Parts: sequence; structure tokens; C-alpha cells
Amino acid sequence: MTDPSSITPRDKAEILAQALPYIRKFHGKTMVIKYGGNAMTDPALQQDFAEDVVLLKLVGMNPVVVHGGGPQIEAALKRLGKQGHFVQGMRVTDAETMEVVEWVLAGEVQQDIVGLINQAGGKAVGLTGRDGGMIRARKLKMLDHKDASVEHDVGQVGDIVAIDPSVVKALQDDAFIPVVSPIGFGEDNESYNINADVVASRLASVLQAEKLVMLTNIPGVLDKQGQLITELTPAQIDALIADGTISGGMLPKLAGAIDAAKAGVNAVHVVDGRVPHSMLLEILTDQAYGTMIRSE
Ligand SMILES: Nc1ncnc2c1ncn2[C@@H]1O[C@H](COP(=O)(O)OP(=O)(O)O)[C@@H](O)[C@H]1O
Ligand SMILES: CC(=O)N[C@@H](CCC(=O)OP(=O)(O)O)C(=O)O
Repeated sequence: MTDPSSITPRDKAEILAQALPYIRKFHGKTMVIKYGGNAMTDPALQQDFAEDVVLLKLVGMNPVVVHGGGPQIEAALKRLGKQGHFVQGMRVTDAETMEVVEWVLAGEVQQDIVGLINQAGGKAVGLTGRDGGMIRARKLKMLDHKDASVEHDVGQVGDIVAIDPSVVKALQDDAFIPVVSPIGFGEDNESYNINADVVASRLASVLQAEKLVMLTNIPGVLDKQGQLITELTPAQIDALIADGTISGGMLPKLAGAIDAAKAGVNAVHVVDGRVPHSMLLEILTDQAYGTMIRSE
């Protein structure tokens, strides 16, 4: 993979010229960008991210940002003397944790991203799954990956029942950039904490997005030797889960990626968000970054 910091002016001109067919091809298309909490730790990178999102919008695409915030929730819990706990990549969410999740995701992380996009010249609007009745959820019934007779109680973690994308579409049509926090609502108006990868994947499917780009803190999916795997099929992913190569936060990411690819999202990529402008390079150049997930 090319390190973008080593690109010369001549390379830059080449990249700009290369971008034209992609700009034409993706005009009017929806790009769902999952911005992982681990990819947003550096302020300079956050600003680059916001500028890239605005650039996509200005050249005629429809970026939709779904953000995470796992490390930021973790830090807030620590300040309250609470220790976070995960089962198969999902945070065990009791009532107090749910309050922290809502306040950190919708109050802090989302508003930071909205502010940065607006500063970069875009018009971002922050939403949770409650807004416009977007994300209906119920309590997740989580079965063990290795032994399906074992069920884990992960508290107020949501399983998506349905996504109504009309609020996102209305905002897109009015030139706004939606920034979605992964919080759903239940039948009794209770809140659910939903993994941001799951929300991004489902939203990409429902919107029939052209691409789903998941920005994280690793070059892509790695094999047992730590080498980057550039392409993966569902069968290969199953094998990597079974032998323990894929674990933790990569589990919901890849489950979501497969679902989106199968639902007709043309390209699903897991990309290193710590590399400046990796999302833009992925969308607007010939260069492939990270891991692409295929539907078969
Ligand atoms: N085979 C694998 N390849 C790459 N990352 C993996 C793999 N298995 C587990 N992981 C973990 O998944 C993490 C990415 O998921 P996560 O921490 O949830 O990030 P994000 O906040 O971007 O969603 C990586 O940092 C890594 O620790
Ligand atoms: C159920 C569940 O695990 N929810 C996540 C929501 C945030 C998230 O997904 O953040 P990242 O994308 O940064 O990992 C959590 O509480 O951490």
C-alpha cells in the first residue's frame, strides 16, 4: 500500500486526473462511511476526514456518516469508575452505561463531527436513530459464536428491527450531510446501544449505497501472520472466525460487511482511517486500500 505522505506533486496531479472517471461514475450515488472511534483519535486526521466528506459532497456524491465512539465511551465510563465489558464485539450495556453511551455518542462525538464538517464548508446534520423514527430496535438475543446453545445477556444492546431512511434521504436531497449516531429506540421508547458497524451496514443496504467504507485503526483484515488480506468472501470469513483469526471489534464489522455486500451494496471496504485521506483515495483512485468484502 502506498503511504500517502510520500506522494510527490507529480503523483498528486496524476491522482487528480485519475479522479475524474470516478467522480463521473459516482455522481449522485450514496457513500456510507463508518467512522470508527479508533480512527478519530488525532485532531488533524479528524479535520482531514471532515474535508474529505465535504469534497465528496461538493463533487456530487451523497456521503452519509455513521460514527462510532467505543474508546470515547470507554474513557467516560472510566471517569465514572466503571469498567466496560465486551462479548463478541458488543458492549454489555446496563442502564447506567446506556446513559453514558447516549451522552457520549449523541452529545459529544456526533457534535464534534458535525462541527468539523461545517467548518470545512459542508452542511452537516446530526441524528440518532430516534430522529425521524429511523432505527427501530429490540433487545439483541446474542448466541455464542462457537456454541449456539449458549446465550449471552448483553443488556440494552439493540438488534435492528427496521430502518426508515426517509429522514436521511430528505436531508441528502436538501444538500445536507447526515451524521448518524448508532442509537435505536424500542417499542416502549427505550433506548438501545447498537454497534456502529451494524448500523452503517444496514443503512448502506437500505439506502442501496454504492459503497460502504469502514474506517478503522488497522490496515484491514489481517491473517494469522499479520499480513493484510486484500479480498474476502463470506466462506473465507467464516473460516477465519472459526479458527480465531478474526475476533473482537472485527466480528460485527465483517458480519455487517457481508450483509451489505449480499444486499447489493456494490463495494464494501475495511480501510485504515489512521492513514490521511484513505477514504478519499479509496473512492477516487485506482489504488485499492485495505480489505474488500465480496458477496460470494
Ligand atoms: N483478523 C483481524 N484483522 C484485523 N483486526 C482484527 C482482527 N481480529 C480482531 N481485530 C481487531 O479489530 C479491531 C477493529 O475493530 P474496533 O476496535 O471495533 O474498531 P472501530 O472502532 O474502528 O470499529 C482491530 O483494531 C483489531 O484489534
Ligand atoms: C453495542 C456496542 O458495542 N455499541 C458500541 C457503539 C459505539 C461503536 O460501535 O463504536 P466503534 O465503532 O468505535 O467501535 C459501544 O458501546 O462501544
